[in-house]
Amino acid sequence: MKNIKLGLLGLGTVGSGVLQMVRQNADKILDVTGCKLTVKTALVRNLDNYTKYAAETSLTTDFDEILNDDEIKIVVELMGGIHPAKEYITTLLKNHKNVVTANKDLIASYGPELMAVAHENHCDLMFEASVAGGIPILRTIANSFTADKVTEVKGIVNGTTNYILTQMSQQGWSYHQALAQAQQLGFAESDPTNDVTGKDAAYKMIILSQFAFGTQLDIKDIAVEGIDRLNDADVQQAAAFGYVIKLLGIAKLVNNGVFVEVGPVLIPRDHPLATINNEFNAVMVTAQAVGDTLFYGRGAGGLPTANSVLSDITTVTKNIILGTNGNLFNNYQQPYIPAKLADIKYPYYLSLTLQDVPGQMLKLTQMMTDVNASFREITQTKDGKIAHIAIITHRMSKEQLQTLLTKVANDQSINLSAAYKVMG
Ligand SMILES: NC(=O)C1=CN([C@@H]2O[C@H](COP(=O)(O)OP(=O)(O)OC[C@H]3O[C@@H](n4cnc5c(N)ncnc54)[C@H](OP(=O)(O)O)[C@@H]3O)[C@@H](O)[C@H]2O)C=CC1
Ligand SMILES: N[C@@H](CC=O)C(=O)O
Ligand code: NA
Repeated sequence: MKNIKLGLLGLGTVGSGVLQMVRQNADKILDVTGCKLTVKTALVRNLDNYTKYAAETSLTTDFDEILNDDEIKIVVELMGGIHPAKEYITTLLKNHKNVVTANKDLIASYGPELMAVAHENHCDLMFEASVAGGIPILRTIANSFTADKVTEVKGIVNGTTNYILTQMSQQGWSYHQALAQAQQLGFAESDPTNDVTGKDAAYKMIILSQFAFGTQLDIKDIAVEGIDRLNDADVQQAAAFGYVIKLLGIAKLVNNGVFVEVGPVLIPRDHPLATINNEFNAVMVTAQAVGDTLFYGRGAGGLPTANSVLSDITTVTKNIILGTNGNLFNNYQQPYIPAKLADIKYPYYLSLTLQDVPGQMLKLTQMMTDVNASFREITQTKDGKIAHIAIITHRMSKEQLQTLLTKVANDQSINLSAAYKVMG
């Protein structure tokens, strides 16, 4: 039996989950890997908050204690954020320590650079937990779709926002009440801005695109909208049309160009993605040979995420035994060619307010006609002198949509409050 010692950077929601799983499942891990795993040292900032763990692991505020400990072979980064996580991971890899992380901000922004450092130093760098928490999606795409051509990956990849949307629509909670509870339950990032603005989901879609299409996108390449400006009235109106609004990430090959976007999307009530609630995530991978596949599970929370971290730790452990560390987690690489706006086509939900004077609908119809777009459904409600119009269009390209939205923006008497893609 071999003993492998781990170092943890961070002992919060996920870090404490990892500590618990390593301890509780030690026998099974030993059976499967032939190794006894122990968390030797954990790095935190404020020791006073972690005294309850001091009996089972040594606590430190000094990174060098982990870096310079020759017994520690695998370091798990669960602090979050870019700095100092990037510097720590780079230094660890250069000192021949294998690294596991759940840090999507870092991997989405610097993944290829860090993977190159890992490879040069014959170390593993794995990050299954960075996307969709407990769903084993990255290793699945890398291993089980190796030969198939993935054409689309879409899904609900942020637990916090899905939890908020569920509580607001099913329990009648306010946005702020639901967000506070998501923070309390450990689903949200320490600063939840990236969750609610869609940036966290965008980072995950960048990583999914790396695995699905081999491309490296920058966050600036992606249109990102969150749920922080979502109106209750649009949620109700979507429901009246037969749809549920979810924060959806879409990464799609369109005429061999790559299109990635994050935003609220209207999903038909009977579509599997419409039934994903609370902190659960679901990722639908579509590939040429296999067609649609759907992966479902908890996208946030300490223990579910810890399971993904442990799947990396045990994989690294097996590589240590075999002496095979240093292979890339994902070795599919392709140049990024953006899809053409004229090729990206969806139906859209448009929510508008019009001054209720004669000729307004005619004007709107003319704007639609000018861009060669047409109505699939339309409703009007009145609020004094203001008319609220909700439209579902037939499929139109992003190019048509942008021209239409510019026309609307240039007209003082028509205001657009939402433009969301419609699935199906
Ligand atoms: N929570 C979740 O459901 C999921 C989280 N993730 C990712 O996992 C990572 C960890 O998240 P989570 O556990 O929720 O975060 P927490 O905020 O709960 O925990 C962060 C931990 O890291 C420590 N830490 C932070 N910065 C430093 C630093 N500079 N030096 C030393 N220690 C530091 C904190 O110590 P102290 O308290 O002393 O400051 C704390 O122990 C993040 O990258 C997150 O995005 C991924 C999937 C799901
Ligand atoms: N804050 C994230 C945590 C998992 O990645 C989320 O809510 O999905
Ligand atoms: Na995962």
